[in-house]
Amino acid sequence: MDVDKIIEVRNLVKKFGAFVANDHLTFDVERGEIFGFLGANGAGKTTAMKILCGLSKPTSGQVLVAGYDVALYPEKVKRSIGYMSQKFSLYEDLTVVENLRLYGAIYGLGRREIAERTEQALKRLDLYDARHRLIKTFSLGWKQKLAFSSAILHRPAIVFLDEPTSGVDPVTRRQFWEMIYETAAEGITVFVTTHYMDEAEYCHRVTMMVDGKIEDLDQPSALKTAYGVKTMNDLFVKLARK
Ligand SMILES: Nc1ncnc2c1ncn2[C@@H]1O[C@H](COP(=O)(O)OP(=O)(O)OP(=O)(O)O)[C@@H](O)[C@H]1O
Repeated sequence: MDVDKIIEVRNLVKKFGAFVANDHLTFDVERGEIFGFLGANGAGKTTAMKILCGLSKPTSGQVLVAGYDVALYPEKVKRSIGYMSQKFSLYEDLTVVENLRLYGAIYGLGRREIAERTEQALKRLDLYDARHRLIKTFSLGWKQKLAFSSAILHRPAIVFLDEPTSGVDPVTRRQFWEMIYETAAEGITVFVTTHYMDEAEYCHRVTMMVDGKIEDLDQPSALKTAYGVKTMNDLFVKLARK
């Protein structure tokens, strides 16, 4: 394995019966990179992300995540990553501090580490005074920031974010992206899907998936130049809707 590559995907194919959801995907992600996984609804992003997280097996091809083959060592993969999606995040009937502690325990941290990192996360989010409030009393934006903090509490090699800012207001989205940058600066690789094309501009590199295939992969500025468009939104329309 190349030490600079934290994810290596070679000819990944995932079929559901005769339907090909991922059609020979090949790409790498560098350590510490913010990698955007873009594409229209149904392009195959979640399918691929589940395979990368060790939650689903590829039909064929090879996928190495943090040095482990996902088909052979899914448990080792799961211990190397954090995962957050809009659909599953926090326990509504637990408090902020209870949620953070629970995540720490699930991820196998010791008692002292859980206490230290919970405190750090609360201070970083400026939520210390609200630490005993139930999750269900918070806005979606706060929940998502807290879910992200929970997903990186164990300092994984990679964090997978599946549409983390969906339905969140622009100010909170900006704060969320500040958290993403801080996380990447700490050496944690960020693999993110989004339907917001302004967010695609913040990624170091993006892939554009169309009908199960990678249509293109590069830095946002390079893609815009190559396709002669001004914004990632224009690029999306050009590639995903052709
Ligand atoms: N378990 C399954 N069985 C059959 N088909 C599936 C299954 N999971 C996904 N698919 C199909 O695979 C295709 C890709 O779905 P996927 O959820 O990966 O897309 P996506 O790019 O994540 O879309 P979205 O942006 O809407 O989340 C879709 O046509 C979907 O219906």
